[in-house]
Amino acid sequence: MIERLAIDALGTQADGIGRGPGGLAFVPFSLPGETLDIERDGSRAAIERIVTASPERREPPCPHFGQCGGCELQHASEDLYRAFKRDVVSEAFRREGVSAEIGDLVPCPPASRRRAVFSAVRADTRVLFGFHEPASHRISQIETCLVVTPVIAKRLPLFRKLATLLIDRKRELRMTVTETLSGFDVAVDDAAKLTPALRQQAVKLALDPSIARLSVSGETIVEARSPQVTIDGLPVALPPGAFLQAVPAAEEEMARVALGHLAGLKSVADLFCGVGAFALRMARTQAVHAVEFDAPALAALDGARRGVSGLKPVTLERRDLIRRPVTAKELEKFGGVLFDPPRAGAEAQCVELAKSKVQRIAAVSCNPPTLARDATILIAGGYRLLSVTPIDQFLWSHHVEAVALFER
Ligand SMILES: C[S@@+](CC[C@H](N)C(=O)[O-])C[C@H]1O[C@@H](n2cnc3c(N)ncnc32)[C@H](O)[C@@H]1O
Repeated sequence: MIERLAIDALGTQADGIGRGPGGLAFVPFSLPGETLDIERDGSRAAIERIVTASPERREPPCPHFGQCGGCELQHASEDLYRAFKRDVVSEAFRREGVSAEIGDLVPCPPASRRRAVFSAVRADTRVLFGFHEPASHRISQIETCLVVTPVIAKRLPLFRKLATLLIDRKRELRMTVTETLSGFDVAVDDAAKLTPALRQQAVKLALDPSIARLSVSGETIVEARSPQVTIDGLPVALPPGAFLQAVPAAEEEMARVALGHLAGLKSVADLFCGVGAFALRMARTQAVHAVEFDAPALAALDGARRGVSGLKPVTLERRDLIRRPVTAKELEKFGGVLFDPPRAGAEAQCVELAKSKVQRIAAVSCNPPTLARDATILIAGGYRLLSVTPIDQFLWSHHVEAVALFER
């Protein structure tokens, strides 16, 4: 049944929210101020017709927009888009009762994402390769993508071919593609069992000159060249499966804000350090203790810092920071701490930081609600929250990075 609805606001997942005769409705691809005819499925609804469009509505640049769930906000003006992302961050802090000064969004240019995770499924005789449809298990086939780097976009047919070869009968395949200086690092998960014949065909495809490495279910199948990235000009050999910030410009901006806050401190810790996006930069001027659970990532960081002279001392520690956070006592050695945890945040670590004497903390996060929760722990321990900078790394999606600066 068609229902008429006015959209009042954008929710944190980028859906328009309105209340119609059928109750509250969440409507993807709608904007505040619009009047719509919708068809609902419970509280979720699809636009049947836009009765009155918002003046902030614009033509989405990608032909797949609306079908492909990778992007949620191409139809909003630049001003509305930036305000939305900033609001996602401020709303997270508001919900935790933390008053925070939220800066303007640092924007993300199109065609800049060097890492993307594609999905593929069998659909009858075809294989669909692309991203999930909005809030769905179905995959929307894509021919182009305006978010990834042009080099990745150009080679979509090659990635589709690989996915079509390696796909399992029943499972959805995932393919992480990273553009590195030495070629693509392609990691396939949930693939079909690699029979000798399948392996041979995969090797043949992976010998394409654009591919540096192909790994399937964690096993390296072909490594023509070691995938290399640079961090602040230092070469880093990327291990298969290691975390890497998706957009180099966003990584630089996060580092600029976080390192600026910790500047002048002689000794700092980088917790959840990965391959060293922040540790290697800090080591130019400060002694760094870098802590991470993933051993190959730590080894990559170790290799990178050994390759250069003139860095300050870097010590490495493999540690599960969720189960065994660095204690307040251990933190006595550091004037400053940077932490950049997975989406779940750094709750246990913040409990220790709250008891510590660490002077300055820079918290980097891809998940504002857990960042805001962690902030409450630090504030209860006597820290002042000085600023929060939202940084766009996930263009046209509802996801946003933020860097929060604390001091005691
Ligand atoms: C958001 S990434 C940040 C990595 C790095 N700071 C960067 O910018 O590239 C989070 C990192 O936390 C690591 N990690 C996940 N769980 C962990 C745990 N329990 N203990 C320590 N590190 C963990 C991951 O391996 C990953 O490298």
